[in-house]
Amino acid sequence: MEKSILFEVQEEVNLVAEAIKSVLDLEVIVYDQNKVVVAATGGGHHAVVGEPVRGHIIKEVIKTGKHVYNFEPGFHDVCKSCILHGNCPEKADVSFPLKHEGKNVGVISLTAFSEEQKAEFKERHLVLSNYLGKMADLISSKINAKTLLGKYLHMFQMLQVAIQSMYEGIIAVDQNGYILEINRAAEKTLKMKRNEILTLNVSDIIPDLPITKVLSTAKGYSDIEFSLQIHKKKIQVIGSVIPLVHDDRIIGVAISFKDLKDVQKLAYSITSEVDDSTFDIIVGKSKAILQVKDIAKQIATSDSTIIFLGESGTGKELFARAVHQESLRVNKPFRAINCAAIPEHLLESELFGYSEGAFTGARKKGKPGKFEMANGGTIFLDEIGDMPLHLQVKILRVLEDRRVERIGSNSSLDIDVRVLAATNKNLEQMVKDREFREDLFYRLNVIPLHIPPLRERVGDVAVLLHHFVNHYVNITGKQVRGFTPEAEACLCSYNWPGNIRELQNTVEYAINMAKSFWITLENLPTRVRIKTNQSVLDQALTLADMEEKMIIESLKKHGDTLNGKKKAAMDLGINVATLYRKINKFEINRKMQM
Ligand SMILES: Nc1ncnc2c1ncn2[C@@H]1O[C@H](COP(=O)(O)OP(=O)(O)OP(=O)(O)O)[C@@H](O)[C@H]1O
Repeated sequence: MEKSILFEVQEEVNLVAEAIKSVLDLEVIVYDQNKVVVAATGGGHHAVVGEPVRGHIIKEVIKTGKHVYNFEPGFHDVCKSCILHGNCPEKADVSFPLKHEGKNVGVISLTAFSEEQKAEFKERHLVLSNYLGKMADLISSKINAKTLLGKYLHMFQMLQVAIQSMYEGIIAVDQNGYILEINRAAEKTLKMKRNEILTLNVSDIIPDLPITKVLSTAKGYSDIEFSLQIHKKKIQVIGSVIPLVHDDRIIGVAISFKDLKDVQKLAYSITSEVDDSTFDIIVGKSKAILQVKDIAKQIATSDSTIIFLGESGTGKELFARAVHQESLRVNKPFRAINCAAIPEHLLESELFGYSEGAFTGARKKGKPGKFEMANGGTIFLDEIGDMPLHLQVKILRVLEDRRVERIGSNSSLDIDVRVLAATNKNLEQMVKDREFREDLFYRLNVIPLHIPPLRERVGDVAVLLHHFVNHYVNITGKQVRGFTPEAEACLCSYNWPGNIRELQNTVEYAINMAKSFWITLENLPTRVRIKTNQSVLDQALTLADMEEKMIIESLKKHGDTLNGKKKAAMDLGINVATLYRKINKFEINRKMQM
């Protein structure tokens, strides 16, 4: 049986019934859609609350939604099937439907049980039924109000649960800045009890932001960095301040925020590619490389600083990433910065970040530096030998104090980072020449790890060649199976000054050039072929002579046009800008015209 909504407003229905009874000497009975009595003024004499009645008339009113006058109860058409037909105790009645949301949900009736009541009923029936109709409307509106209130309450509870369950901290403030509501996430970030927070004005905890201005202008802020100040402790957050406007009036402000550290973690997890640089991907079977791998694995789990030494392209960054992957910081950020690749005037802000408005042209909201972004994880300072002296002092301070200060900020942030560094320069010599600070050198040189050049890794060239052939075949989809014996012999006798990077680029080039299943000598870059074939001759040449010779050979092969230069640059494994620099340096244009 469908639950009757009338029982939910039974108290109000009773009051209405009693009010009618107090002015009319007639019984008032209210039924629900199941003909169960909801309220009755006769004290249970004629109808019992909670009990159903036979009620043929009631059934008719619910069915049709129309009121019924009945001056001859028991003789009405609809009473024919009633067992009290012709013998009804009621003398007269009028019944009105009770409506809710377009449905008939019950009936209210006025009933005469004596002849005197019937006489009065007959005499005043129009006034009475008009009155009863209004009372029916009143009950219907009570039902509506009750259900509306129920819906609002439900919605309010839902919103409360939603706000409380959100991961973002939420603070709602009234038009005077007093905190009206906060959610659990806000409590957690503020590390304060709810009751304590609810006594505060928002300016007590967010002194940096002009909330009063938001309240007067209705202009908020979105995704800005600000701090929450609790018991003199500052918590950096990123959030928004949203004016709450209702009926063109500002009624308060909602502030949402997230701990800056959590936002950084999230940004890291979204922006960083899945790094699979474990020791397993460092290819090589030579004793030289296996030994370094063993040592690196052994020291990976400690928090000590490691400096990777070795020529360019030997895999120093690959080692640094593998150390991070094998360390206890594996689930924390790994941030690399190439100190030689970033212009000197930008290096400082890249390393340490800057605060809002630190300098013109800077991002309005400020920016964290690599140290801050690597917090909890590892920072890799690549090409540390190229770090300008004035920044070496700053780096040393960060490493010693374990605190970082953004440019333009007067507060600093605690950081916990493991430092890995790399260089292809002779730092000891640089210290002697006063080009590198001695104190920073000792700070970094805790565990020096020398990565051998490829020419010292006996047997690794062939292994690496096949590794990279598979790699590029997978990427390009080209049907290449390997090298002809001549091509492989040429590659194995080459001395790889650019180490694995050069070898990798060479294989990529050769795969692109290959016209059959096998890479031939002709598919190899000129520099590899020349250097190998003329190795005896080359030994007498200086490195600069070699470079010049290779560039001229390559330009002759590809032509001295713009397109030819592009091809030559690719062939030589350098970019076009470097090629132009070298053409000028060696005065190649002049020499080629001679
Ligand atoms: N043993 C190896 N196995 C597979 N790939 C390698 C190996 N060593 C290096 N590589 C690849 O060679 C390229 C150069 O390596 P990496 O950048 O680590 O060298 P590096 O010594 O840091 O160079 P630089 O000093 O110029 O920064 C990368 O693409 C790297 O993946």
